[in-house]
Amino acid sequence: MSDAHKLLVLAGDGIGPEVMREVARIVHWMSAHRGLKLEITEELVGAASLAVHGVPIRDEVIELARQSDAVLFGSVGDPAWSHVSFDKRPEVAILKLRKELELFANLRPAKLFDALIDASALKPEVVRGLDLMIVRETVGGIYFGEPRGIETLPDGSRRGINTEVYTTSEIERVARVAFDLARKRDNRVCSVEKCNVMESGLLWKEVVTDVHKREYPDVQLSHMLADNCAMQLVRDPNQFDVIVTGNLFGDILSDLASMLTGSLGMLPSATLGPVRADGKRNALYEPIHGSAPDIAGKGIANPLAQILSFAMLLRYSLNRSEDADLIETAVSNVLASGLRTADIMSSGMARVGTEMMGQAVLREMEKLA
Ligand SMILES: NC(=O)c1ccc[n+]([C@@H]2O[C@H](COP(=O)([O-])OP(=O)(O)OC[C@H]3O[C@@H](n4cnc5c(N)ncnc54)[C@H](O)[C@@H]3O)[C@@H](O)[C@H]2O)c1
Ligand SMILES: CC(C)[C@H](C(=O)O)[C@@H](O)C(=O)O
Ligand SMILES: [Mg+2]
Repeated sequence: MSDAHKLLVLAGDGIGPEVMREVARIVHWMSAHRGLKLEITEELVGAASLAVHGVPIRDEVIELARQSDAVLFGSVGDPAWSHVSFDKRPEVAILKLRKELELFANLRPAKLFDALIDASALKPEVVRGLDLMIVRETVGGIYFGEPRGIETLPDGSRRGINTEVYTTSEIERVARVAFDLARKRDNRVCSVEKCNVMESGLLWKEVVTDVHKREYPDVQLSHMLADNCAMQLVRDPNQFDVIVTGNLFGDILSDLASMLTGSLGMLPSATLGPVRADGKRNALYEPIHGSAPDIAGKGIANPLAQILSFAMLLRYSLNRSEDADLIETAVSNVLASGLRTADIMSSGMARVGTEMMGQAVLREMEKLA
């Protein structure tokens, strides 16, 4: 039997394949020089799959994902498909993967590399040392609640409906992930909802409070309304350690948090499922950004979020912390050397494209190893 880890690579659309190419370079080198044994399968998802197979993701690909040790995902989305019904859109690929594999806890670390302090949207004195973790619930909430749809009313006008639904167990399990993470960090969790206007938010707050009281009294817990949280992230982001929140708020707050680290192109993520009978978890790793149609094909996308997502994969799914550290240190050193893609460019730095940034990270890994 092969002792190789099964990795499913789904590059997707737009800049997805461009930034994934830079990870492939690193994988190739690690296989040759670090004893990394991977059995890699590549498949089409998103608009790329729609064009060939007529669906955003095939059932066989979901099955492959289920049987893999980890999934490395790029991004999906293409304006060419924006006119079609929701079930036919490229984005269904990622939503279906999360739902079918029960990938409920999306870890989005917003960590500022020292060298990028001038690229942050915030002043250096406000953002220095930033290291926060957003834990976003990803299989419930308004993304999946019923009823949903667009109805035509008797007078011919229409109404669009989405429903925010959270159950006790859905909230409990994601809260536990956040509290467990906090224990390994600065031991603080801030739970974010809108309990002032939403019953699902009220239940969220009550359940997180109960889990805390019963199982994690040693962790410091606070609560915050989502609108205030957006403001506080800009005013004083270092007040946060772990933020736990629902699907929609987590999506929005993490894009906001990415700009504190310099760019959307810097934020990786890991999405974890429940612990399986064999002690492992289904897991998918992806940058938080999308297919970026405005820059796709230009060779200027920042590959670091995708590369750092692979580092998370090594750490969480393959138990290879040293290799993850190697990638993260290499990224840090490359940024310290002054290389910048356009999205993190600041004066006096050297502008490079996707490929040169990827190559620079690999060269640095070779030096460090
Ligand atoms: N998980 C995913 O696959 C995912 C995530 C977000 C958006 N999307 C999809 O992507 C498509 C485009 O959405 P959008 O434009 O709102 O969001 P986006 O994240 O694709 O891009 C937002 C902005 O950030 C820039 N950007 C994003 N990633 C970058 C990178 N690595 N380097 C440099 N700049 C980068 C883009 O050029 C754009 O100006 C939509 O179809 C959307 O649904 C997919
Ligand atoms: C593409 C879309 C469905 C997705 C989401 O909203 O979850 C994206 O914005 C993300 O952040 O992963
Ligand atoms: Mg998003």
